[in-house]
Amino acid sequence: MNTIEVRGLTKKFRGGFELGPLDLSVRQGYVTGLVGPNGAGKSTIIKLLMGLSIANAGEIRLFGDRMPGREAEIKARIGFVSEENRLYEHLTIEAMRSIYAPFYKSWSDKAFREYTDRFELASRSRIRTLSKGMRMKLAIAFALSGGAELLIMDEPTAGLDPIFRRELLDMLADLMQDERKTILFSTHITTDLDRIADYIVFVNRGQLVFDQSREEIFERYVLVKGGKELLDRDIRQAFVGLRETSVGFEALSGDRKQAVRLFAGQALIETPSLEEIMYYTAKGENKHAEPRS
Ligand SMILES: Nc1ncnc2c1ncn2[C@@H]1O[C@H](COP(=O)(O)OP(=O)(O)OP(=O)(O)O)[C@@H](O)[C@H]1O
Repeated sequence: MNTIEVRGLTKKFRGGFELGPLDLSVRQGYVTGLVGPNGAGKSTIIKLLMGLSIANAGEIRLFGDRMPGREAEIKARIGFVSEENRLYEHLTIEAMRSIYAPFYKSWSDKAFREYTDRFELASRSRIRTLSKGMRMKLAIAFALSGGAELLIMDEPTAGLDPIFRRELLDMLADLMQDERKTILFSTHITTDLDRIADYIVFVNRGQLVFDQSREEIFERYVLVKGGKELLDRDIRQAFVGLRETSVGFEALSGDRKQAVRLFAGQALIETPSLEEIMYYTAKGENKHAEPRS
């Protein structure tokens, strides 16, 4: 079953950016990473899902219900983390908790205390005195204490030091083990995805590149490294992205079988990292550029 189902989602901004039309699904009980370069449209998608922005066209269903529509019921089942989380600057963490808690049917003060202790957030601290990373930790503590079935997080690891970033990802992995939540989180840090994502939704320039499981992605893509004599126009065209030097090339192919057929025994065929997949896809438009000398 899909916790989030998006069909034909379209958003146009005055500045010229267009998202979609886009279809994507977030499977119940799994972690889905939403990834893409700066300005790809990740935050826009999350805002549309949360009803913070209104689409020009398309349909969004959360837990099978339309959004917007049954917004209050839907949001009570979601823990939301974003840099734009509303925190009242003059309040203390404790005062903020008393405002926040009643919105969630399954709110747990005990869980909130445990998270804030773990994150070293003092309940008497005023929000305005918190650093960027501490604010993110607080937003995460609120989201995790509400007993939400679905966590939607826009760049939850942004502004966090590497140690806490890793701890957070481990915590989310534990949450999946124990309670089978559904998590959608955006990032442009691909190592975050390597750690916990089961499915990856990759967007580039407002368009969906893929929405697939990690296994499917690594079955499909290969990195080919070889000498320039192997390249001709058709072969160049067949690559997702290509980088040429004066002596050789490195290229991403989205068709493992074809790459093996063309290059086995003549070039190195390797499994790319997610970062390489993102890099070559985002650079795809430049793939026919003049070789660098
Ligand atoms: N309210 C708005 N009005 C006009 N353009 C907007 C608005 N919000 C976003 N955009 C544009 O939409 C595009 C996508 O922005 P978005 O914030 O969704 O990207 P992102 O993938 O989250 O990027 P980043 O990784 O840099 O946070 C950008 O070109 C941005 O300038």
